[in-house]
Amino acid sequence: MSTRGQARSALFDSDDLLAVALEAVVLGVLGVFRALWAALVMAVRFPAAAVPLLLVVAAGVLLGSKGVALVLVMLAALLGAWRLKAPSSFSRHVSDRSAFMVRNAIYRLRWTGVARRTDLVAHDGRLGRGRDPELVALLRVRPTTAGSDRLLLRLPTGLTPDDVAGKADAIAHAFRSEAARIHPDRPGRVWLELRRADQLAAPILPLPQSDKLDLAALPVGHAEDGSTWHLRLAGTHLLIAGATGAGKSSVLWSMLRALTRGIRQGLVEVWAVDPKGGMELRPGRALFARFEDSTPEDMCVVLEDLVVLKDSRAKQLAESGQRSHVAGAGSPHIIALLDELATLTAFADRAVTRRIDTALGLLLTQGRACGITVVAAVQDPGKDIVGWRDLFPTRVAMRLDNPLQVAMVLGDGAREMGAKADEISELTPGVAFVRVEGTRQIKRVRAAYVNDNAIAELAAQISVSDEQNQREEVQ
Ligand SMILES: Nc1ncnc2c1ncn2[C@@H]1O[C@H](COP(=O)(O)OP(=O)(O)OP(=O)(O)O)[C@@H](O)[C@H]1O
Repeated sequence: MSTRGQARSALFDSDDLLAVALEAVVLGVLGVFRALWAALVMAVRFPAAAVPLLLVVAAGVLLGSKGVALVLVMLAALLGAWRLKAPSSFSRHVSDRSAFMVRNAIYRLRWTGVARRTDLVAHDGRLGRGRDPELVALLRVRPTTAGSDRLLLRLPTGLTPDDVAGKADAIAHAFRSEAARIHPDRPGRVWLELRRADQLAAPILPLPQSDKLDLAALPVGHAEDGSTWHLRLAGTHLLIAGATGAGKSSVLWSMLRALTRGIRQGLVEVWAVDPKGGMELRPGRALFARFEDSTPEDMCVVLEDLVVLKDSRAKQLAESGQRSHVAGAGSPHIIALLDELATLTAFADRAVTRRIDTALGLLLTQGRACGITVVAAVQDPGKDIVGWRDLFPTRVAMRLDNPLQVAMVLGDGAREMGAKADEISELTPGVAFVRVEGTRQIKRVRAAYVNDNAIAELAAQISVSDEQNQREEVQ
């Protein structure tokens, strides 16, 4: 209870009747001022709602109950006509706003109780009167275009955003929302986002292809807030982790789709290794400068050839005094695409496994500056790839089997920030959690679904050059 609350109850507990009456008057006047202030704030924030209300009040004062009825009928007719004529603008300006006003009022009315019950309280270590615990305060409520509401909370001294994150689930249930996640604000405050509807529930169609290749931001899907999900491939390695059926291939194919124009222009080459016998990647064979899906030894050779290329690029860079490779025709950026990384070594003999380990280790530790990006998909981020996992700076967590795996992919604390990849539904393949670049913030995204026909179209966009065919024959 706050100090103010304690003072109030101290007065009511008092035996002095005069003091109680005085307190009641003061509280009454305060209540009236607060109500007026709230009405003023509402009128400023929602003028569209305040005007009709003012009209009704004015009609009541000037014309009495008949005037009120007349204004109400006119308003109803106006709203009905608006709804029929322009349903989308009606829902944006009227239904959405009034629904938000109701939710806003509910958050504000219930917040103190919810904060108390979820123990969002900083306790004062000292004992005695006036040393009451202080609650996390609700400062502001904002609707988002993504079907969620954001609550700005003020943290009392002693609490951190992690304390709110720890209670996010309980708060989500209390407000009957689907999920809750926190987003950092300035020190002492935190945003709590309550999801009311899942904007990523429906599959996403393949995104339009752009002529401009930006390896720092390849469009591969949508984020929960309606923005485009961009993947970075330049200067990093990418790990995509997800249980079977999580939709890893949709991330890979969306990425390939975004790369296709660059491949055609000779700015990018994809060297693909498919340890699952070509089941996944073979339909896109035409997109790949190198493709291997046969024996572990043959796949190992692809990686070793890439190490040779890396070494020669590193030498060129050193000689020219450059720090990192710049992609261009004749020296493309290379994507080493490895579907199901763990399977790569699972059936190889020891000598080949060692060679794969060495080649992959060299590519992951030295490839970035040489314009080589390793993109790998794994089903289990814990097993078999432990030694390599931390060498992937960029990671995508799709549906995973348990919370431990979430921490392995996105790091400690990510799940508490809302990245509940172990709770992604099997009914929404392609949904994932990623970190917002350079921050602790987590984003929920969904990859676009590139179906077999769209993959065939991509492959058709690339005519396999004679040179590539020759290269294949030599191999
Ligand atoms: N982004 C998506 N949107 C809608 N449906 C998808 C999406 N991605 C995948 N699917 C559906 O889910 C199924 C399984 O997806 P996918 O094969 O990509 O999973 P995976 O993670 O690659 O699994 P595995 O590791 O077993 O190969 C696909 O056949 C497809 O029907």
